[in-house]
Amino acid sequence: MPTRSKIIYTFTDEAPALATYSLLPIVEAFTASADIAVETRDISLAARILASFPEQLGTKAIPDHLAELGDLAVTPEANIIKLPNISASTPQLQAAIKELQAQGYALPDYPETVTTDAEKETRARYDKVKGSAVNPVLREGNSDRRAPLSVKNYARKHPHKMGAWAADSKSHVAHMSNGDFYGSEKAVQIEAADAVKIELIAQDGTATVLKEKTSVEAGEIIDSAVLSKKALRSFIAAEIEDAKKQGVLLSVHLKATMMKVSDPIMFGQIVAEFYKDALAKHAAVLEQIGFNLNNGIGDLYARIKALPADQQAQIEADIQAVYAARPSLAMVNSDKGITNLHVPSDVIVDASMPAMIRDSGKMWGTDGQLHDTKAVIPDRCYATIYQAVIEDCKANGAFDPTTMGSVPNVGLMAKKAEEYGSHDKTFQIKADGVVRVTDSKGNLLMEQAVEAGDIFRMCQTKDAPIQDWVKLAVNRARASNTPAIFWLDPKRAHDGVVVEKVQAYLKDHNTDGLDIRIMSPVDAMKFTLERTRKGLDTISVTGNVLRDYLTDLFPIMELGTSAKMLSIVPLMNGGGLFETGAGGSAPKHVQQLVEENFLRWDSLGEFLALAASLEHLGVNYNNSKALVLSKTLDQATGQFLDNNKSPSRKVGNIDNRGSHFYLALYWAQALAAQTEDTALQAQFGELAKTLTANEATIVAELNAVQGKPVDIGGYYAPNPELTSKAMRPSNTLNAAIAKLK
Ligand SMILES: NC(=O)C1=CN([C@@H]2O[C@H](COP(=O)(O)OP(=O)(O)OC[C@H]3O[C@@H](n4cnc5c(N)ncnc54)[C@H](OP(=O)(O)O)[C@@H]3O)[C@@H](O)[C@H]2O)C=CC1
Ligand SMILES: O=C(O)CCC(=O)C(=O)O
Ligand SMILES: [Mg+2]
Repeated sequence: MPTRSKIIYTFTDEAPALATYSLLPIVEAFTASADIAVETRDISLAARILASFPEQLGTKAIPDHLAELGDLAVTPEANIIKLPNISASTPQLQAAIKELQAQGYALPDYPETVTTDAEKETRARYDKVKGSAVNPVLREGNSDRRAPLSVKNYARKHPHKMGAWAADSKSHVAHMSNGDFYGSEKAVQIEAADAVKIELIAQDGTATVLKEKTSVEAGEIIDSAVLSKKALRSFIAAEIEDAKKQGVLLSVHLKATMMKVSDPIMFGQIVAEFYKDALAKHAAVLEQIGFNLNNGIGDLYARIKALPADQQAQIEADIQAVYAARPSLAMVNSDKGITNLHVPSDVIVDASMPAMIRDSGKMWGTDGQLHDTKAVIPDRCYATIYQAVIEDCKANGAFDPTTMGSVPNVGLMAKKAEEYGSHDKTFQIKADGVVRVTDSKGNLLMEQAVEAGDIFRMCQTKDAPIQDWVKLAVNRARASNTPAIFWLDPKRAHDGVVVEKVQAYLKDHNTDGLDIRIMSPVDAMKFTLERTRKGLDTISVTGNVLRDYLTDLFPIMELGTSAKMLSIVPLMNGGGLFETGAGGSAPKHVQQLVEENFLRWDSLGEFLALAASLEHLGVNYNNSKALVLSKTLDQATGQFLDNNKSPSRKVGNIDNRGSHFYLALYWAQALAAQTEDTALQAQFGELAKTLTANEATIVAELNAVQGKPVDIGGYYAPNPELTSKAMRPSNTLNAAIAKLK
C-alpha cells in the first residue's frame, strides 16, 4: 500500500484544460491538508505529439504520460480523474503540429503521402496520436454513467430550454437499406486462445495480408462486417436529391474521431458525391495540391490558397455553383461559412444528434436560422434509435426536463470492446475479392465478399469484460431499484452471441425482484421513452457505441449537457477511473475565452468525479480524511446546485472561475462545520471565514476581467504562465488558497 495516497488528475485540452488552471490549485490545496497527493499527467494532444518524437526533440523531449497511465490503469492502485481530451482528426493533428513547430519544437511534418521508410515511421507515430487515442487506453473497465439525484433535482428546478417540436416536422434520419455494416455482420466465438489472420484474396487469387496476427482469447467474440462503397455512393446520391426535393437541410452525423479509420472514409465519400461536379472539373489540379476528400471540403479551401488567384476564384465559383444546385447544408458556423462537410471532427454524432433533437429537430442553415434537416447516418447498426426518438417527439412534443425520468447507462467498453477497438483491423479494400479471417491452423472463421473501395472491419469483444458488465448492470439495478434493459439486436450476429452470454452470466447473480430485460435497440428506445415521459427511470445496458450515444442523448435532454454526469469506470483490476461528464472538450468555449475572457465550461463533472475519487481512496486505503473530504465536497456540490452557482453563458455573470470560487467557499464551509475530523475542521475554519468575508470582492475581481480579449499564447499548447494568469485573476482568492497550502 502506498504510504501517501495519490490521485492522478489528467491535464487535457481546450476548455477542460483551461478550467484546470483555475480548479486544480484549489483541489491541490484542499487535498494536501489530508495528506493526499494530487499529481497531474499531461495527456493533451500537444503532449502526446511531443512524447512521440523523443529522438527529434532531444532536450525538449517529454515522457509518455499516456503510456504510464495505461500501465497504471491495470493496477489496483489506479485512481485517475480523466477530463475530456481532443480526439484529433487529421486537420486538427496537422494544426497542432504546426503550432508546436512554431513554438520551436523540431517536429517532422505530417507526411501526406508515404514512400520512404522514414516517412512510414513518422506517419505511424502520428496516426497513433490521431482519433480516440486516449480513452481506449485508460478504459480498463466498463462504465457506469448517471445523473446523481442532486443534479437531476437541479435540472428539474432550473430547466434548460428545449425547442418545441412540430408534429409535421420534416426532420428525419436517413440510413442505408443494404450494403452497410449492419447487413453484412458475421460473428464467431473463439474456443481456445489463438491468433487470427486477416487477408484479402483478390479475384485473381493473389493474397494480401491485411493483419498478420491478432491475439484472441477463449470465449471472446470476433465479428466482421463490410460497408460497400458503391452502395454508400448510390445511397448518398439519392438522399441529396431527396433533401433538395423536400426542402430540408442535409446533415451528416458520424464519429470520425472514435472510428478514426472507417468514418473519415465515409465522410470523404459523402463529400465526393455532394461536390462531384466541381471536383470532377478540377480533378487534376486538386490531386496536384494534395486535396484529401476524407479531411473535408475545408481541406480544399485551405489548399487552393497555394494556387494563383484566378484559378482559386474559378474553383470557388464552381463550388458556389454546387451550393446553388444542391440542397442547403447544415452549418457548423453560419457566420464563418463552415458547413457540415468542412471538417470530419466538427459534427460528432453522439453530441450532434442530441443537440438537434434538443433544438426542435432543427439545425442551422446558411441564413443563420434553424431548419428541418435530413440527418444522414449511413450504417443501420445504431441510426434507427435516433429515428425512434424523432418519431416520439413528433407524436408527443419535446421532452420536459422538469418531469422526465432519467436514463443511466451501464456500458461495455473494457479491453477496447466492439467497434471502438477496431481501428487496427479496419481496412479500405484495394481489389475485388474476399476477406478471410482464419485461425492459426488455417481454418476459415469468417469470410466477407468485398469490392475495391469497400471498408472491412473486424471487432473484438472479450469475455471477462462481458461478465464484468453483466455484474455491473445487476449491481446498478439493485442499488437504484430500477429496471435495466440490455439493448441488443437479435438481427446482428455479434449481438446474438452477446445475448447468449448475458443470459448465461445473469445466472451468476441474484436477480430476484429485479426487472432485467433484453430488447432490440429500437424497442428498448421506445420502451425507455414511454417510461421517461411518465417520469420513470430506466437503466440502459449497452455495448460500447450505444454507451457513447445514449450518455450524451439522455443527459442533453435531461440536463441540457452531458457535462453534469457522474461517470465512473470501476477498473477490472480494482482501481478507479473517474471520467468527468460524458461530453467533449467544447472547442467553442475556447474561442469565447479568447474573444471575451469568459469561460462557459461547467466543471460539475469534475466536482462529481473528484468526490467519487476521494471516496474510492477513503474506502480502499482506509483514509478517513479522504472520506471527510469526499462527503463535504458532496455537500458543497449540493449547495452549489441549490444556489445556482453554475457558470452562466454570457459576459456579466460568473463564469467557470466564479463557479470554482463558490465550490471552494462551500467546501471550506462544510469542512469547517463538520466535527468528524477536528484537525480538518480547524484547518479550514480560517479559509471558510476569509472566503465568506470576501465573497463580494472575489466575485468582483473575477468578473472584472470579462468582456475583453485575452491572449493565452496558443490553442493546442497554450502558454502555461499566460493561461494561469488569465484563469486566476482574483488576488484575494489566490492569496487565501496559498495560505492553506
Ligand atoms: N471523453 C472525452 O475525452 C471526449 C472527448 N470528445 C472530444 O471533444 C471534442 C469536441 O466534441 P463535440 O462532440 O463537439 O462535443 P462537446 O461536448 O465538446 O461540445 C458540444 C457542446 O456540449 C456542451 N458542453 C460540453 N461540455 C460542456 C461543459 N463542461 N460545460 C458546458 N457545456 C458543455 C456545449 O454545448 P452548448 O452549446 O449547449 O453549451 C458544447 O458546445 C472532440 O475533439 C471530441 O473528440 C468528445 C466526447 C468525449
Ligand atoms: O474518446 C473519444 O473520442 C470520445 C469518447 C466519448 O465520446 C465517450 O466516451 O462518450
Ligand atoms: Mg460520447
